[in-house]
Amino acid sequence: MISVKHLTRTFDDFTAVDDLSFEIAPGDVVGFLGPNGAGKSTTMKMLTGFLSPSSGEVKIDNLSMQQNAKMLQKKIGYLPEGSPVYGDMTVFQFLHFIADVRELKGKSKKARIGEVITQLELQSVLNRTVDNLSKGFKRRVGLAQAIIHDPQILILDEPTDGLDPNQKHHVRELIRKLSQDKLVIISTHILEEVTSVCNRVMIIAKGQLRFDGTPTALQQKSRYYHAVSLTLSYAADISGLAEIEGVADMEINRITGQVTLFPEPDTYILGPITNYINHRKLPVDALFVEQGRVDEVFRRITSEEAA
Ligand SMILES: Nc1ncnc2c1ncn2[C@@H]1O[C@H](COP(=O)(O)OP(=O)(O)OP(=O)(O)O)[C@@H](O)[C@H]1O
Repeated sequence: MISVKHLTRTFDDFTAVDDLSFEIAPGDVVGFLGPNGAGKSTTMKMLTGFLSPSSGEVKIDNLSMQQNAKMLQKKIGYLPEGSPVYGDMTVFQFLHFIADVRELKGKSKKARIGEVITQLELQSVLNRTVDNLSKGFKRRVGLAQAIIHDPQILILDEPTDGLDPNQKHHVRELIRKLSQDKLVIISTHILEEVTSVCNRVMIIAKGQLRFDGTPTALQQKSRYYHAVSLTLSYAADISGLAEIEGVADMEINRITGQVTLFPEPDTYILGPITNYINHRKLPVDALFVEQGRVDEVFRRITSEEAA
């Protein structure tokens, strides 16, 4: 269990992290979102004990990070932003080195190194120096070092940054698997990552917590939540769609021609719309209920001034 109270970090007179308070329990897979410079990495560095707060505190399992950093860091796997250090080592040497730092010995050391090599598909680059790897492989080596000691808590700063779509998919699958028995926090810019891997979303902007809830609750904040979008196979009079009971507004995308109908609050408009379309024999060739667009909510939440 991670408990954060009034966590604040300033650099000179600039406040990078501003009075954050939250708790994260085992089973939580948290997507930590925010625009560039929002304070995500600074928060993660404080959660992992690599940066001290200016004020406030981080506790893990009821122990203060500041007083117990060495002991608590054993429970944490941390993937910092950027590339692994010690870039002149080969991948194999680097994994051995990290296993030693994590005090793995003998058979279990050999087994864990073998497991992370398989999990992150590093077989083909074991004898290459870390500095000479592609960005995607560097990220995978970073992930391997984060999980090698099988920690209870995983804190991953943009784990899929620089990976191609197949690797992204693979790493998300891995995170999903790891999250079954770990507490996981990942920072990301990729909104689909949050809906595909996380069961909790925290959005920060200007160092402040702006949203904390489930991905579904985030989608529900979208004006597109439960809107109905449709396309027509040829032009027809659609002015009556906006008059259907329960429809609050209609929008037409000038580029795609897609028509979107927005419901009144707490109204489900699919039934009346399909009835209308059938009755008028409108040439509709696609129709679906929107689940909410998280990019729109993200933009709104992060551009609002703090309350
Ligand atoms: N050591 C430092 N000295 C001065 N300013 C810093 C330092 N570290 C971070 N900052 C500033 O604090 C703010 C938050 O930075 P941080 O790296 O935490 O943001 P982030 O949300 O991780 O951004 P990104 O998505 O771009 O990685 C930024 O304005 C950054 O310039």
